[in-house]
Amino acid sequence: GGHYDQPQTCRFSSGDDSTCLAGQSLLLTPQPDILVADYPCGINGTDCNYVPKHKWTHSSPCFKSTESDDKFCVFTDTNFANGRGASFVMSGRRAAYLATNPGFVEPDLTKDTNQDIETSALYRMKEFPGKGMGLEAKKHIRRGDLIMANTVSLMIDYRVFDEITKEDYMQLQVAAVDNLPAPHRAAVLELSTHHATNLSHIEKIDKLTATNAFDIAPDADDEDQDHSFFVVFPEIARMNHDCRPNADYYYDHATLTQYIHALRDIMPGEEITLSYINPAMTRADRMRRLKRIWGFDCACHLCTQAQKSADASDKRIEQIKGLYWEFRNKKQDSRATPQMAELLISLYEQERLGGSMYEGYALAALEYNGVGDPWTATKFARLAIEYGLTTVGDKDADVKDMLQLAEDPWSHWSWMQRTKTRMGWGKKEDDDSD
Ligand SMILES: C[S@@+](CC[C@H](N)C(=O)[O-])C[C@H]1O[C@@H](n2cnc3c(N)ncnc32)[C@H](O)[C@@H]1O
Repeated sequence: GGHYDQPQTCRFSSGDDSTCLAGQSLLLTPQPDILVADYPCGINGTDCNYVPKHKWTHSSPCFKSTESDDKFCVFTDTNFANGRGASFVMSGRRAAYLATNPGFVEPDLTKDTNQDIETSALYRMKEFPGKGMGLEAKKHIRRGDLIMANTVSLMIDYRVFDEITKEDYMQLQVAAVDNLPAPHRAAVLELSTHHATNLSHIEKIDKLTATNAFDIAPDADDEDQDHSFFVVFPEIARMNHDCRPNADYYYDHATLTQYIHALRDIMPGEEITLSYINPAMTRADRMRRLKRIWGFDCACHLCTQAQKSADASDKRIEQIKGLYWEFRNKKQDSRATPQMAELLISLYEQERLGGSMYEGYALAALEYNGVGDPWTATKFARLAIEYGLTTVGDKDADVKDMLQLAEDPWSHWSWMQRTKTRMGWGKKEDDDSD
């Protein structure tokens, strides 16, 4: 989730395509080949005197939002990521803003991404009974190893689904796919439509985006965007779901890249899996959600284990949920202690929630530091960093916070914070809660 509480001088209210400087309007008349979208100044604090333009190789007709003056169109750049290409369905100023990201401007940043599945030394694609295609490890992959990195193929602003008609956005989705360079377009069109057959081209593209897209939350620093993005990465989309997956993903906004790392050692012959949902839910909740959104009955090991084991797992999940808020509570009445954080870590381990370990370690680091135990705090901060690098990435605010704690616990914001708050020492602002 993002924080949008920074002071702003020239805020774009959502749905306002005007800029903080008068006279810079968007050129959104569709043109057969090249479309140049102005990049309005002020968006996320950018320099109002610098207005780069981006040349898109394809555009589309635009559809006006029912809720604002924004127009939504397709912007394709076939040169993006060294010729792989990408299509964006969003307003012109959002597309132009994204085109200033390092991933666009510095092609070197994405030169090692987008490995072909066919030539990968790490995995192969094969059929898994009851699940369609999936990826199987070819060799021993160690915990923390990078498995795959994909730049966005198709990126749709969620506003599009709310603010233009279904008929119109389906048309934009089709143009977005059709505009991609041929090999990339073929990879998208081969994706799973989850058992649906005899679909028209338009229906097929709608079904395959629904089956394969990830929800990507906006960048926490992005003041202009409060909707998520709906994004397809065709190679990553081949990984099937497991409630206790062996791999995890995070998205890097700067390079428009989704990274997949191993959560634990993966043996040759094992399927490489991701969790499509928050895995820290009870069995019934997980199964209901997977059925509702993806339409399959989860038959993973955790969902099919004996009732006694399933009940024990659900009880641990309930306890995890109960403990979690004690740590988030920075007020005097929080019952959080370092021992409670140790329990949370143990519950994550018992549940094999590899993707949550970094969070458990980070909370333990803060609780130990909060009561003045710098060495145990540093131990957990180092663990949080190691696990965080593979599950949330080095740019994550919590990972950066843990680096600071590990370097100097005494000058970290959390030093003696719990004790002070509990005892009513120090300034009143200690009462700040999230
Ligand atoms: C993102 S795709 C995964 C790759 C897909 N199996 C393929 O053939 O390309 C999601 C679809 O895969 C299938 N799937 C993924 N995980 C599954 C699981 N654990 N059990 C059954 N089907 C699954 C479902 O059809 C789901 O809609």
